[in-house]
Amino acid sequence: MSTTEKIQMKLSDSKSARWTALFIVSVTMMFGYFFTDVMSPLEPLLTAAKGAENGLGLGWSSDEYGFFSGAYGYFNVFLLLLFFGGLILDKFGIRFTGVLSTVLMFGGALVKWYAVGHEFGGSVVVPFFGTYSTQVVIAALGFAIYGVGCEICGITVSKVIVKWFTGHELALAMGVQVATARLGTAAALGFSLPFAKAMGGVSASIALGAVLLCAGVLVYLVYCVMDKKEDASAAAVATEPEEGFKFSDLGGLFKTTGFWYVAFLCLMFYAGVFPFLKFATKLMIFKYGVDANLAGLIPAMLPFGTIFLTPFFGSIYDKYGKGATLMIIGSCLLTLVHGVFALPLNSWVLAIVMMLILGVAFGLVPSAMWPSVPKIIPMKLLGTAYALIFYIQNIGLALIPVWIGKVNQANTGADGVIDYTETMTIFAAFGVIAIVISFLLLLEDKRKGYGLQQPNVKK
Ligand SMILES: NCCCC[C@H](NC(=O)[C@@H](N)CCCCN)C(=O)O
Repeated sequence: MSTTEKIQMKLSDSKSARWTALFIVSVTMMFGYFFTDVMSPLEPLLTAAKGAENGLGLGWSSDEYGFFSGAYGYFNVFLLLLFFGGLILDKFGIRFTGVLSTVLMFGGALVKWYAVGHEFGGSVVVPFFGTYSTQVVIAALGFAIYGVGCEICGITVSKVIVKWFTGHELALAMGVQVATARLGTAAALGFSLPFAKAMGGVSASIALGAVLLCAGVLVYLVYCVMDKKEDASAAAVATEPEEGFKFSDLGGLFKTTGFWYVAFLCLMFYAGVFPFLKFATKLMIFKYGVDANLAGLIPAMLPFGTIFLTPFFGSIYDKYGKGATLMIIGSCLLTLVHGVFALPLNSWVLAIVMMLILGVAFGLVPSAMWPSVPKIIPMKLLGTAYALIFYIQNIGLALIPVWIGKVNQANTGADGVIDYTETMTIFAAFGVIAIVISFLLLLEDKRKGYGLQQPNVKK
């Protein structure tokens, strides 16, 4: 390589630099994912009678647990904060938005930690939702603030990856980021319950998550240094100034049918995964008779599988294309798994097999869907596009746990045991709709030539 060529390289053209940048932002996101699911395996403790379970029970109802779990998306959806987050990202950039979002995550975590560790007494009427104990409502408030930070951080990290990896291994990079994040989810699902029990309280697991989020803020500040250098090197190379974001461009985004298909596929597919995980530990105990101390390990297999599969499917997409086909297969597997969970078959071996298949589905769709967005939407609108997709997805993340919590409550027998048939049929229905949408996306790709079936790596 000549000296001139070296001088004209962007920092992101260096393989080691772009993978270092990816590693840094992925760690921040991983800490976030740990915190998102830190409460999921604690459902049996949260919903045990106050003082039961060696004094660890908090006495929440299934309805309260559902309300709390959905809080992740309340501010994102009802206050439109995620949508504004996308505009902030496109207007003020990756460094400002990333720092803002990580600080919000940490702040929200502290509120939730405070709520769960204290007795408040009394209850609060939440319009349109119901009446919940003050502790649940404050914990939900913290989780809602955290959710705003985590989602804005998610779109920021997506934009970071597109910035560094366009023209390189984009889908693989996105797959690696998602896989790293899944490590956080798996750690939360696997260790949160034993950790809380060992430390003598639910709030111990939340405190651990909050400490990790604090580290996440610091790690992101390190990325900001790299981002500045990348911008400086890009400015030295660029011949024409990059086109900036204009509000008038939003019309074009709204009129893009492929974009809406991706957004609704995202809503339906993720509705069948993340809200399911919130209830899966208790499902394993009640439906499949798994010991309460081990029950969290079965849902934890789901993210573990995706740790390897998401980058694997991502690199297949990079090399061979077939993004829309990968999404169709993933949606079919999601439907199959929830359909089987709805059947009156109670073998824990079957539950493990289904969880592993769900892991394949959870590797397939994200590895193909997220890198497809930059093929449909230009870079200058990418922050807003990801934000809108996340926004629509968050409607599901916010409301489905509330719905499922109420369904579980209604299907709880006098002995406290839940019949999960209705719950799992609802999750299977999300899968069916996801299949239909992914076929529509394939047809739209044929019509518009987005290139979803084409490889990402330029030869
Ligand atoms: N490049 C986009 C990666 C998105 C990964 C995706 N995350 C989400 O969809 C988030 N909006 C929701 C995350 C909720 C749990 N923290 C994923 O597959 O995780």
